[in-house]
Amino acid sequence: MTFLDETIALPVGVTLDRFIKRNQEAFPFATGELSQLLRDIALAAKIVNREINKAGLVDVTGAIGTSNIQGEAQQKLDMIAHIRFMRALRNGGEVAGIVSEEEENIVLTGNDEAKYVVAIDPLDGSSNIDVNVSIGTIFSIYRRLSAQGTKVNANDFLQGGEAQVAAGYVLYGSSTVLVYTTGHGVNGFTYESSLGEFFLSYPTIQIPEDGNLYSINDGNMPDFPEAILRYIDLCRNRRYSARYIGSLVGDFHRNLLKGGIYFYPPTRKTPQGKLRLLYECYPLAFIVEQAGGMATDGKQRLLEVEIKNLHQRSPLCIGSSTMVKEAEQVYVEQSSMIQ
Ligand SMILES: O=P(O)(O)OC[C@H]1O[C@](O)(COP(=O)(O)O)[C@@H](O)[C@@H]1O
Ligand SMILES: [Mg+2]
Ligand SMILES: [Mg+2]
Repeated sequence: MTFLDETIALPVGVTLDRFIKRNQEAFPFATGELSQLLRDIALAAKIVNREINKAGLVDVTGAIGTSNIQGEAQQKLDMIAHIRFMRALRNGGEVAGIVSEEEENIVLTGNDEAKYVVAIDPLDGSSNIDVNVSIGTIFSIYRRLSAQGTKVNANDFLQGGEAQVAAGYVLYGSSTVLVYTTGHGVNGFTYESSLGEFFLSYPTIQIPEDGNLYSINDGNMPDFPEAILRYIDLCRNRRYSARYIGSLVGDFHRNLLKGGIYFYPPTRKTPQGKLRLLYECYPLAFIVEQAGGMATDGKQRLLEVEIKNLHQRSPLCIGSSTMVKEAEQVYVEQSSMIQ
């Protein structure tokens, strides 16, 4: 029986802990650090989930008056999530350094002997925090390049999308779900808060090859490249359904389960695209490819887009392979018409 057959055979309801342990046993050279790191992320997600469930009450609502490196107003929950993940990853001992959307520079954890570094969007979909719409956390894990025992540096994070050893997200929605890959398929776990456990609920996720859902912020239409406008027309003519909640994790998760395509193209306000390569685009591209889908920046495979700085932005087109291929085709045709 292959590892995949065994995974499929696993009864739904296996705890995340047991799944991680089983995963580790499947790889004789695994030494347990990555497993512990995934557990630390799950622990922080449980704590953040508790805070999010209080959204609407005074102490977790609204902005704190500061802005992050991207010039975005930092919401209280952005910072609560940031602090909770920093603390869990520091105390867990498996992470030497962290890049977070909410910090300009690398956060050194003091675990200089640790093997891994993490890039994280602690709270994704910040504009939806105070209006009770699904929000999320996105993370990406790399094995460091610098020698253990030394301080990590930017090169440890600028290895490129294909160097990720694991990536995932947490969706805080009608239920709280943790979805991740370590390069051996994608699995999803639902949080059972009364037991304090994540249970396997989506084993070996495969995104449908095609779909009829498209996700894009219509309001930016006047800025979009001609090719995008043509592809959206095509979706409309086919009577596809537009679905856009304005939380990348929420829009991505829906399309991952149902089939669909999500775009965040360049706009006048964000000519490089709005989303961040290191802790938004790369991790979701790794997941979608592991689930049989595709991701591009409109020109090339997203995981091959070169990264030069920690908070670099990129256009993103991600989802079902048939739809992404078609969007790319429209793009190529459009570019050849311009030449
Ligand atoms: O409001 P817009 O321009 O459509 O942008 C929405 C996008 O921006 C984001 O909120 C950016 O992420 P953050 O909330 O982590 O900054 C995505 O979740 C979402 O898809
Ligand atoms: Mg985000
Ligand atoms: Mg964010």
